[in-house]
Amino acid sequence: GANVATVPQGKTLKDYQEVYNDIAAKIEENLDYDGGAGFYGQLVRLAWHSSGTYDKNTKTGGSYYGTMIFYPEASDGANNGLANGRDFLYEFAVKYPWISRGDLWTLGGVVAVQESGGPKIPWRPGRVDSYEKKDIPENGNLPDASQDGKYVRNYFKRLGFGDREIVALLGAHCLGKCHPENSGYDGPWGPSFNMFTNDFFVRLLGSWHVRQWDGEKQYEDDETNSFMMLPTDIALKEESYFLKYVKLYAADQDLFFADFSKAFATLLELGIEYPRGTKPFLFKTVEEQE
Ligand code: HEM
Ligand SMILES: Nc1cccc2nccn12
Repeated sequence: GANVATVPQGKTLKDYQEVYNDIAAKIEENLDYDGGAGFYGQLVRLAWHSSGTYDKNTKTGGSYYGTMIFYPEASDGANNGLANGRDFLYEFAVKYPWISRGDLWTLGGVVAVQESGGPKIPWRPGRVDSYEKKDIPENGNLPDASQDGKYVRNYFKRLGFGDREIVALLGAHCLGKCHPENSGYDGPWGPSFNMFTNDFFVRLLGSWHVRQWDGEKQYEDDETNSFMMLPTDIALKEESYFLKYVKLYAADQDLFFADFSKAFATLLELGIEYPRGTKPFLFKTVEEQE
């Protein structure tokens, strides 16, 4: 049957806020990780890759079963490096044995966005761990960075997202960096990679050229030759149906935040059915609780 959200007995917002606060504290203790990027980008990517395997046509994949620890998903090249995010969160799976992997991994993404200055992300618990082969999505369901705008549009159609949501979601590339050992692409992308802002869109509208190097085809900025964009990033300004939203978000960070919040919340819940009237949690940031 459908993947129905099943909340652990008696757990409420208070319990999940405690997990949120533990994850936030550990992020704070590791700000110098990955050359100063911290864990923000890593945790957002873990939440996204846990969810982005969803296929609306076959109703498979998505974050519900927490299957990324299993073969073949764990060895999908697109997930290279994400064991760092899973290992970072593992101590909380032990400390809070009632939380599922899918809930923990998606919650980690919510903490990373909110604690790096991004918008509040409404979040609902109830994902259930699976140990069955039938619940593990096949590899190849995550996107290829070497492609063009038509590919990007078609890819996200499988997840049920339109042009505006696609551009909003890609704004998460304001966090973190590329790692040649993971993807063959080489960061850093911009002056800051541990703050959630609309800077990705502002920089994207600048001028870029193909980098001359022996690695994957990627772009570097004309001004300093020291920052990067992926082909699929540049694709957002090559297609008019994307470019109009890149300009919208570059000009209005609040609008980007509002649209990202909705699209990211939807992404994390792809394939999951919630009992009618299940209200999302809105977590307080650490700052709001001081
Ligand atoms: C066309 C779709 C996308 C493509 C092709 C793509 C590709 C990539 C690649 C190649 C990396 C570098 C990985 C590494 O070398 O470690 C990366 C990093 C990242 N991606 Fe995407 N991505 C896409 C969409 C998204 C979405 C929808 C989100 C979240 C909403 C996202 C969030 C991130 C983050 C936060 C990082 C930094 C990870 C880190 O610092 O370890 N990406 N992406
Ligand atoms: N941070 C980051 C990760 C992956 C791709 C990308 N493009 C621009 C920035 N960026």
